[in-house]
Parts: sequence; structure tokens; C-alpha cells
Amino acid sequence: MTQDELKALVGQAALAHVVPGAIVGVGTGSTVNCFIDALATMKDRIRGAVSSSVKSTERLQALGIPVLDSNTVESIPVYIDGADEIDHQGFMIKGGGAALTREKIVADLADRFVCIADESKLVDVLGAFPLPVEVIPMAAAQVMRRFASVYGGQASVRAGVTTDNGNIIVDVRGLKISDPLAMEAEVNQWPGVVTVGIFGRHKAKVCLLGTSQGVRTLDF
Ligand SMILES: O=C(CO)[C@H](O)[C@H](O)COP(=O)(O)O
Repeated sequence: MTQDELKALVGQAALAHVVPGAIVGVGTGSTVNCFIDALATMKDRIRGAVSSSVKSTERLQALGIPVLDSNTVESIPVYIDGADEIDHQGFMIKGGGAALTREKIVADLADRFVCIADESKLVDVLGAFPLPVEVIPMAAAQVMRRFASVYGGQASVRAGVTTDNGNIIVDVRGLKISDPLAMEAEVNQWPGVVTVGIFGRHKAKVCLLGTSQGVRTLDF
């Protein structure tokens, strides 16, 4: 199966986790796009969606799925999103699509994070994928220096990218993230960091992993 077919497979499988009559949290990315397309087939059975990006909002609305303002929603049963990497505890790196801050905000509303990913995303240790960090532009140089001095990571500004919140993305290479919760807590308090793309406190409860043998379910 191709990677696109695996994404379509898990996008479809995620429908089983959508709670009828409820609001569903929707992530961002090519795997989530498959989920959004599948969700359109049950749009009359949900109250609507809370979206994590302008791109996902546009796709949802184009398919006739109502998108609610996150400030009007107190909690949701399920958030469905992809990942750039996921480990065997359900910790993730996210932000390859630059939507990490809004993704974490919607994940924070949710009782359960259901990750959908193809099998190439499953890793033993996070960090081979460059760690995205949303940063307020005037802090970029200081945040990059700090990554080098504290973790030995090589950071660079992602060219040509502005987030939905008007900030930049710094990508950090050369990390081995052995303690995701500790690194998330540390980096999130550096001045100018809006969000680090480690999903530690907001890790997945379930991962639907697309494999050539079918969907493998990992429970964390
Ligand atoms: O974190 C994300 C966007 O900010 C995505 O979930 C992540 O990049 C995976 O994307 P894709 O499904 O296209 O591989």
C-alpha cells in the first residue's frame, strides 16, 4: 500500500472514534484531510467540529461540516489528529504543518487524543524529525541559541512560513528526546516560545497506525 492509501485507511478508521451527537476536535495535515473527507459522510450525526487551523476549517466548511468557535466549547470527547512522530508511550512530535499551537489548544479541550498515522511515524525515541517550535519573531535568535546551549540542537527558522497566529516556526535538528515531559515543560517557559511541538501532557490515548496488514490500534 502507498503512504496515501495508508492515510486514507486510518482517516476512515477514525470515524469509529467519533461520538455521535457530539462535537469532534479536528487536527491538521494530509492524514487529517483524509479523516475530514470521511467525516463528511456522517456530518448529519455530529454537532460540528472545533478546528486546529485555517486550512482544516476551510476543508470542513467546504464539505458542509459546521465549525464552532473554540471559545464557545468547554470540552469535547475526542480530538483526532496526525503526528510527525509517535513513540511507544503515545508521546508525539507535531507541527510539521505549523499548526502545533492551535492543535494543542484543541487537544486540551478533549478527553481523548486519537492519533492517526502511517507506520513510518512510529519511533523508539522522538527527535529524528526536526522539532517544530512556534516562536514570537523577536525571540528567534535567543531561542535558537538556547537550544544549542541547553540541548545541543541545531535550530533554524522555517523559511517562508508564518503561522495562523502570525508567528514563525523554528525547527530543531539533532535532538534525542528521552524525556518528552521534561523537555516540553522546560522549553515552554523560555520567553518568546509560544508552543513547543512535543505533545507530552497532551499525548495520544490511542493511535490508529496504518500498516500494509491493515490498521493496528495502539492503546497508551
Ligand atoms: O502536526 C501536524 C501539523 O502541524 C500534523 O499532524 C503532522 O505534521 C502530520 O502531518 P501529515 O498527516 O501530513 O503527515
